[in-house]
Amino acid sequence: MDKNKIKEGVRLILEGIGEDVNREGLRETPDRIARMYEEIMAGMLQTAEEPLSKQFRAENNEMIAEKDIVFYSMCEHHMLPFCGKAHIAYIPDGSVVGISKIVRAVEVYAKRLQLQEQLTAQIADAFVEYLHPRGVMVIVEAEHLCMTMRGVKKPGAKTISYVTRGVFEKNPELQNAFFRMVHN
Ligand SMILES: Nc1nc2c(ncn2[C@@H]2O[C@H](COP(=O)(O)OP(=O)(O)OP(=O)(O)O)[C@@H](O)[C@H]2O)c(=O)[nH]1
Ligand SMILES: [Zn+2]
Repeated sequence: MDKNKIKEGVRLILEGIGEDVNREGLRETPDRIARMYEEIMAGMLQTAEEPLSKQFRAENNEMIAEKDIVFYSMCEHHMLPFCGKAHIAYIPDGSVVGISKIVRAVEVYAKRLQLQEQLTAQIADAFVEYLHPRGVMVIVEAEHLCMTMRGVKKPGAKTISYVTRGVFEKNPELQNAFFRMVHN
């Protein structure tokens, strides 16, 4: 990541909004924001291959779900946060991953400039690519600051997206079983 470019950009924005970039409270802001972007955009340089490749054998091939995984991401239109919860279910095909690795996979794709739909699909596709389960389903529920603090200003409005792959596709019974697990 080019921190100098980020710093320069932040300085320009501050000047653009009419701020004095040299006043005490702002003097370190460009550097601070550059460091912050390194953290909140860390997923740009990663894929979920590393967390999802650490697998172990499992005899039980029933659905396993991890729900209420809190995430923070940034919308690519306004560069404002959207945050909420991701829920992931998969049906293994002999191999499972440690449950913390599911959370790490979400983090990789959340820490980028994103669209909620794309985030949802990228998580599901990473499971398909690196774990090869019989099926996977991802639900994401989020509140977008670009919808709440500006624009249409509708605090509390939630955007819900989901993606199905493998045996979850066109299988309402399986999908509903996961919806019930999530909303109980
Ligand atoms: N589908 C989808 N839309 C998003 C997401 N994040 C933000 N948006 C929307 O992206 C759209 C961008 O629309 P524009 O008309 O280009 O931008 P704008 O003038 O700031 O739009 P308003 O928010 O309506 O004021 C808006 O409708 C946002 O609500 C997302 O994750 N998925
Ligand atoms: Zn937005």
